Amino acid sequence: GRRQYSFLIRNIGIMAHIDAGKTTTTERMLYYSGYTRALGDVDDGDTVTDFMVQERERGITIQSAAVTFDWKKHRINLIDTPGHVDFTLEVERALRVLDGAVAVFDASAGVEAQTLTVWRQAEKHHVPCICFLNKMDKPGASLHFSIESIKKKLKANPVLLQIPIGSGKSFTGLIDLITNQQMTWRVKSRAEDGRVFETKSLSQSDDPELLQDAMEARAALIEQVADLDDEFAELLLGVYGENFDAVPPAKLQEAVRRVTLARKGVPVLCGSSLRNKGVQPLLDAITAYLPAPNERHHDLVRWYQDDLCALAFKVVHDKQRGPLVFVRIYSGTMKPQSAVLNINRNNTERMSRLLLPFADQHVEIPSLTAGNIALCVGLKQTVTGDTIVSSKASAVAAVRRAQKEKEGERKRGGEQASLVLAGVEVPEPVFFCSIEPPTMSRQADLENALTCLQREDPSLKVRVDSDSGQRRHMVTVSVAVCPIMDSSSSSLTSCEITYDEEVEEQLSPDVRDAVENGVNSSYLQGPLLGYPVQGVSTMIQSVSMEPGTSLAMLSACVSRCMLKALRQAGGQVLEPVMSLEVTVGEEHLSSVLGDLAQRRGAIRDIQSRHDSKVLLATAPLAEMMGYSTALRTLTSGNATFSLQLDIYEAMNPQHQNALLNKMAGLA
Ligand SMILES: Nc1nc2c(ncn2[C@@H]2O[C@H](COP(=O)(O)OP(=O)(O)OP(=O)(O)O)[C@@H](O)[C@H]2O)c(=O)[nH]1
Repeated sequence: GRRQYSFLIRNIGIMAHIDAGKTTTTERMLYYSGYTRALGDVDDGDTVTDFMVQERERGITIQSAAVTFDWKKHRINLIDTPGHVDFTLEVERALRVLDGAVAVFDASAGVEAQTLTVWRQAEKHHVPCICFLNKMDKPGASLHFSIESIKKKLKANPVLLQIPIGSGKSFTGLIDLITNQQMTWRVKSRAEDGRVFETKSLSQSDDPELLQDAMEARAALIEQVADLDDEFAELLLGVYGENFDAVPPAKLQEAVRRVTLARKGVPVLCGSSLRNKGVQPLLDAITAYLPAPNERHHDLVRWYQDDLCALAFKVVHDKQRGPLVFVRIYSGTMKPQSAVLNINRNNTERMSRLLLPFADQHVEIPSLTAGNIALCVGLKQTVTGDTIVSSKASAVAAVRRAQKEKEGERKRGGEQASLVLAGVEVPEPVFFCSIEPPTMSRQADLENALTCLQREDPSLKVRVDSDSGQRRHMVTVSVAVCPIMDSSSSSLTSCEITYDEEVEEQLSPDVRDAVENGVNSSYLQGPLLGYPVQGVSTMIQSVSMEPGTSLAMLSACVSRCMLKALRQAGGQVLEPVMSLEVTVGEEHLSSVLGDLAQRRGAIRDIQSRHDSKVLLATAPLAEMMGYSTALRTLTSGNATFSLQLDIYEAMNPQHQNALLNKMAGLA
């Protein structure tokens, strides 16, 4: 392959509301870039998705975690951004990896609630965006309405770069306000693929009304950009003496780029992906306005310098090749047939092959540099969210550079952690269930499947309920369990192990480890309902074992003994209480509050942000089932929320009894 310079790479994501045309737009991009040969309709099922099914049958899994294609000397890596509110963790993960985003809207619907959530997340990560108003061919499409809704709902500053020619069915093309060119797609038959379109200077246009509209829109654009960018303002006043016609397209484009990267404004483009209009200019805009990897500032790049540092952002499973790990390289170079260090797991792994995820085939490559997205074969331990570097020595060197840099500001703290690409936080599990294979012969398959799933999604935690065998071993232990009374919050969420002084001295370190393993595994399964235990202190009073008893057996016995002790001690069911943040317009606030009261919610604070209210509350998880649907109904889709574990609290006796009866099948 040819060498890819970082400044020619664009790592982007497409965010869109369901049905806005994300699939169709992606399809057209791949087609015009030359990576797919057939142009299909989503509705006919004749698309790349279809092609993926074929690939899967051949045993190659292409999931759309990322797809690579080239456009006018640039390499574009399209990273899948799930649009649905319920996958916000996935969205966060994707947003860390991309450098810019395209928001696709249905021009007849404007900004819809779902896009709002993703947009706010993009804002949080300072990801520069452009907007594509799709479906301009629809009778209800409205440029004006869409622009207003970008202002109102996204609180963004739309910078209109094109105006549509014609509307509804007679939408035929666009005027590029930067270059003053008119692009027309002449579509005679439905088979016309839009690859060829006519470009001519607007001055040759024979439509005076269009000419007038374009002149006004361009003047508005120039004024707007001058307001947002000082460098351009000076140029306009000084060099061009406010003669708008004299401003060269290149200068205007550079200014729009600066405005976009600084997130002071959002370029807006129009088109109709389904009717094959406007997608090539959208690709041009992606390369022109969205940042290259080296224009985004990641601390790690500085600390690792030319050493490898990469983030595994998705793991998929391939029947033949095993786990395939999608990585984004932040610094250094990645090579196949090489050993890498996974910082999170602290182990060294060997990568066998390195691939580029092109749409039609995965292309093997000899090395890949910073800014790129790659697919690694052979990494067996790496999990979504892990950081990969070349060696322990390079990690240590990076820590040293980071420390040096931070010395002035803060003395110590968290250096090791800071070298792990932060941000893909894995939430604590709050749902539990048990699964077992239909027959013992399927045990291995089940275990394998669970291992694969965990690697793809680290928020899934699996533990084995070990029912140790029936061999004859002799272990005698006595333990005492009691609640931790000190109610400082950290002790409430954890358990402790203590030893009788004499016993501690007698026991060798590996015996102590084995005993503690046994106690800890019993903590994972409480006496009332089998859920993890909190706030328990265990004192080991005596341990004796017959010669020949293995340490694993010792652990198993301690664990059983603990189970008995915990049963005798009784206990209380704790329920997860979530902290909740709801962003909602003032007009819906009271109905949201009313609903929360019915869910045993406790309001902590109500804040104002722009013209909406941000409600901070806590509520038991049990009451939050189906909340996203309920909230959507209450507010006609005009609210967003996030939920995360706050604390575990004891249930009141009445609720606990009801729960225990229910779990026992009595209610
Ligand atoms: N009129 C019109 N319809 C379009 C256009 N682009 C897409 N559509 C239609 O809108 C529907 C949704 O398009 P998709 O591309 O599947 O949209 P999506 O955003 O990927 O949808 P999800 O996969 O459900 O999230 C399909 O029926 C498309 O044919 C367009 O430019 N004009």
